[in-house]
Amino acid sequence: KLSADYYNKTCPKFQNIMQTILAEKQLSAPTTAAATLRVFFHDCFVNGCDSSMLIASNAFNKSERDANVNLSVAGDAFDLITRVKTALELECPGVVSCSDILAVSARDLVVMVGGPFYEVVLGRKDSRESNPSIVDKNLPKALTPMNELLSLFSSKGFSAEEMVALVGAHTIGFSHCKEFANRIFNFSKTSEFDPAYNPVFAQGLRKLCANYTKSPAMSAFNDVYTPGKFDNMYYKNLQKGLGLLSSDQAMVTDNRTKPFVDRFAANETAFFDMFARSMEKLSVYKVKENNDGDVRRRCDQFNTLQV
Ligand code: HEM
Ligand SMILES: [Ca+2]
Ligand SMILES: [Ca+2]
Repeated sequence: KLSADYYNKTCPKFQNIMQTILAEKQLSAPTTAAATLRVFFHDCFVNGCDSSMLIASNAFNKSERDANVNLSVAGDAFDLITRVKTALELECPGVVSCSDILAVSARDLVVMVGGPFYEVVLGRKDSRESNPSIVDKNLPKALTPMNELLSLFSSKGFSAEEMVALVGAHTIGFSHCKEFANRIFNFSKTSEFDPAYNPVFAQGLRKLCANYTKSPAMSAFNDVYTPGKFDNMYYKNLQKGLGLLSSDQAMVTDNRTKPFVDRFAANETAFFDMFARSMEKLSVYKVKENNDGDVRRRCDQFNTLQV
């Protein structure tokens, strides 16, 4: 059974060690919080929060990390997990699962950049598989229509309100130009850019991304005003045509999601409450317990090589 005090006896310094390494990493690489939050989401939505997303491909098998949507995930998240895991293996070998490390990292980093605290119960086990072919159908993309976004989240037990709260994670981090290029270049016969954008913002993005095919690393902040702070600015931006992705802007155009955008924009406490509750729920989505999985010795490899 999962519980808050799962490691109290077997690894009493668990929380302290994690805190120290998380703070060090986030201070030296401020993109870590966003990268880790995204990895956590991409892990949980594909077969539950079981670190299937942390496995590296090898000569025999391709893993989830190398599925198309995951190629853009920032390396800082994996580096962070490796550092934490290494420290914990020295302190209490073979005890703390990668899935618990990832869940606690995502929570602590959200708090570190200004977001709400929520309880993360412990005792998740790590998967014995990581299958790139099931990634696509389980994760949303910038161009996924609202009907499909709603049914994807609902198929995993998340309401429209919970979806709108979770996507508030886009209050931090960035997106590569290719994710919104369709909205700023040759959008339609009558307009160069998507008229849903604030025109000054759209022109700025056109300049920023002018060379994106040659420089595919070019990116824009998801939240143009407070990209490093976890706050409700993301929703205020949506109301002003400053939502970066199509899927972001759709949250405020679609009548099924707009009321929640408006509420979270007006009331940060309401956003924080719903985000915390939804993250707590996401953190236990389809988790493996007991013999359903392992405690991996390395987070990027299965304990037994699969050939
Ligand atoms: C409506 C569903 C969603 C869609 C369509 C979506 C799509 C995307 C896309 C296309 C990017 C840019 C990736 C890149 O260019 O590197 C992104 C970034 C990000 N997403 Fe989402 N996302 C969704 C929901 C979520 C949720 C539920 C979370 C977390 C709870 C999340 C967390 C993030 C974070 C933190 C980033 C920034 C990553 C970084 O800076 O390294 N997203 N998302
Ligand atoms: Ca998973
Ligand atoms: Ca923000």
